[in-house]
Amino acid sequence: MELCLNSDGEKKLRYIDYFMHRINLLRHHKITPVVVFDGGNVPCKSTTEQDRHRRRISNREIAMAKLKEGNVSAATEFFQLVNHGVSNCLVEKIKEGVEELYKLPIEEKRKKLWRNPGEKEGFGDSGVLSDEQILDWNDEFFLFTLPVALRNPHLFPNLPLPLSESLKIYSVELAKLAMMLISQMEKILGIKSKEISKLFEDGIQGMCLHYYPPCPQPDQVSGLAPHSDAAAITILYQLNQVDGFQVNKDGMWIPVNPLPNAFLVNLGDQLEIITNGIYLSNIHRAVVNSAKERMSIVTFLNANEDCDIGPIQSLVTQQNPALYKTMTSKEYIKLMFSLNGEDINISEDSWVAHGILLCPKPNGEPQIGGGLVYGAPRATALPKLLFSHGRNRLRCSASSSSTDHVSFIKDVATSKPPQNLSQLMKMLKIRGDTIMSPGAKQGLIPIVIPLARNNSGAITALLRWPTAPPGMEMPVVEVRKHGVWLLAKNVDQLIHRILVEADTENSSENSDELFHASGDLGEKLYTKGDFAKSQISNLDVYLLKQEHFPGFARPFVFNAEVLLKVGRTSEAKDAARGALKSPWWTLGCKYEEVANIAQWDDEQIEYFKEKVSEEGKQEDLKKGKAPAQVVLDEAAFLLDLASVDGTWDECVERIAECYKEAGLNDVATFIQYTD
Ligand SMILES: O=C(O)CCC(=O)C(=O)O
Ligand SMILES: [Fe+2]
Repeated sequence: MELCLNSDGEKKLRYIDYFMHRINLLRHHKITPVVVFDGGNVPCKSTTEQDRHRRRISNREIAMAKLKEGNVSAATEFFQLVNHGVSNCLVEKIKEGVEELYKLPIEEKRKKLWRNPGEKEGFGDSGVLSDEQILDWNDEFFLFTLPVALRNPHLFPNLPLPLSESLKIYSVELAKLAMMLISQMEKILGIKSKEISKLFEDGIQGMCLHYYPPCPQPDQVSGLAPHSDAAAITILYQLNQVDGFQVNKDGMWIPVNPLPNAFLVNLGDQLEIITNGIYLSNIHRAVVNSAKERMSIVTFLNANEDCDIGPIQSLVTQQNPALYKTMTSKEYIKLMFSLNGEDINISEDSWVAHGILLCPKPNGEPQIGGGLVYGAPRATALPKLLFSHGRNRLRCSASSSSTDHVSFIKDVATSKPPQNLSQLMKMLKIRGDTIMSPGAKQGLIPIVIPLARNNSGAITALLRWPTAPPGMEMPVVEVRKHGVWLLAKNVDQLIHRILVEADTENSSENSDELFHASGDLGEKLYTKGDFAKSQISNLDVYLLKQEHFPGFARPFVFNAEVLLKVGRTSEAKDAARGALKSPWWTLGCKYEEVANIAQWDDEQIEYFKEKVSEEGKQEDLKKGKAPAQVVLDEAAFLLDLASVDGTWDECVERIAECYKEAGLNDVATFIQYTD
């Protein structure tokens, strides 16, 4: 019926004609029809139905194939859902209601609908934390909608009437839809029906109404900072069909523009835990634009209050042990709400009291995975606390701020974050680089922490030297296929370099911005015009007054190349052999190029391969080498060997094991980690 009322033109007549045809047919046969408007699907021709059926089966097969490939999340992290069964009319009413809500005079909003400090529901914004914070350009209204008992008696009745009524229906419809999605997932996963869905009977549902006003400088703000939702399933409706939602895929932001009447479905952290990582929660964000306001309504479906949240039994096997801890739903909620984990005492287990929040809120409220509670800017990753011991599944978002990197460096790379990292990140952004997720290490040498990617694809990263002596600063490198290229000994040195470069490239429009972004530190490091005054003509020579980082082979290779050019072959050979004593991934070029100068064929490679073989290691042990040293050497040899072809991913597991065997569990976890 709603289709008839809502659709215009041809469509409307077609449905009414169809309906009347049936009635007339019955009447013709002297049957008086009783018309029941049951909201069911409109029957269609059998060929259409067969066609749909075929499509469904084929989609299912594709999904199953993806599942087998272990690629479920790639296929299903988010999707747009049409034919969802929620009536257009209802969605339209919600849209009008939300518009009305946001148009209420501010006094009225404040009086009746404001979020008090410490509360989660009502109108609020994300607040300003620091000068450096990229602001969320977003007003939001959060409320609990189901179970009915959770509805706030002081808030719900204060909503404009049509909206509160529509929300009641909408919340039930969306709960049904979410349950339907979960049942489908159960089928795809091949597990018993209800094994997951029973957790969501009487599930906690919250909704967040977002309003993103147009912003004169959209690139200076974020609509909603990158995050994953803490809920299990989030159903998003982009109310006024304005683009802005983006999902992070392999470090890139992909816009998911609204389709008419389509719901966008995000998978959240709870589902990731419950499916033991088969489905991964996705990282997404909202961006704004200068021309149009944007509105969205987000419905978060969470498990009910009385269940346990952890990997379900049938998805835990000997081959696939539990990746996440199990906790009660209440504990999960508490964890999500707790500021930084320090005040939680969820179990006797050795909880780590950090790593939950990546950016605390000013009023002391949490920002973790929004779905569960409210729509404020969410932190980004599943808290470390949720992972089983020793597993390496912490995920991190590709946030555009440096906060993620700081947390990642502390928690995953177990290192000291460089003091001026945020300035450097800002400067990289000003240069036009795209900030990357710190965990986007796939395909890269596994000991780097990516920071940003430039237009030509080059990645700037921090190097987490596995056996770094305490207090050693992390060098900044450019990541290449065969290894890394040293950019600077530390973050400050790179900031210095960028400033000098900006100063010399007079044309650089960003020069002032870069100096500004470097702040006080920049002033300390470099004064505009110094390079010109120094009368050193070559920038590299000027910069390289500072010595190289020890352990990098590049200067020796450079030396060897120069010697070769001037015909001093034998000295070149020695210099190249010297270079090959350093890690091969620091050569700055392909191994073969240096091996050629060193007049070595494959003998070095063979020698290293022998070293990492069982016999080779036994021999070393017999010679009295300490067992820990044997495995550390093995890890180093494996990195060298992988650098020859750039096949990093193949050796990651074994290298991590070596570090574990040497007692460096933290290094192992970091090595294995990828988003
Ligand atoms: O408004 C949007 O498009 C995104 C909202 C969102 O991700 C959230 O509330 O968790
Ligand atoms: Fe979200």
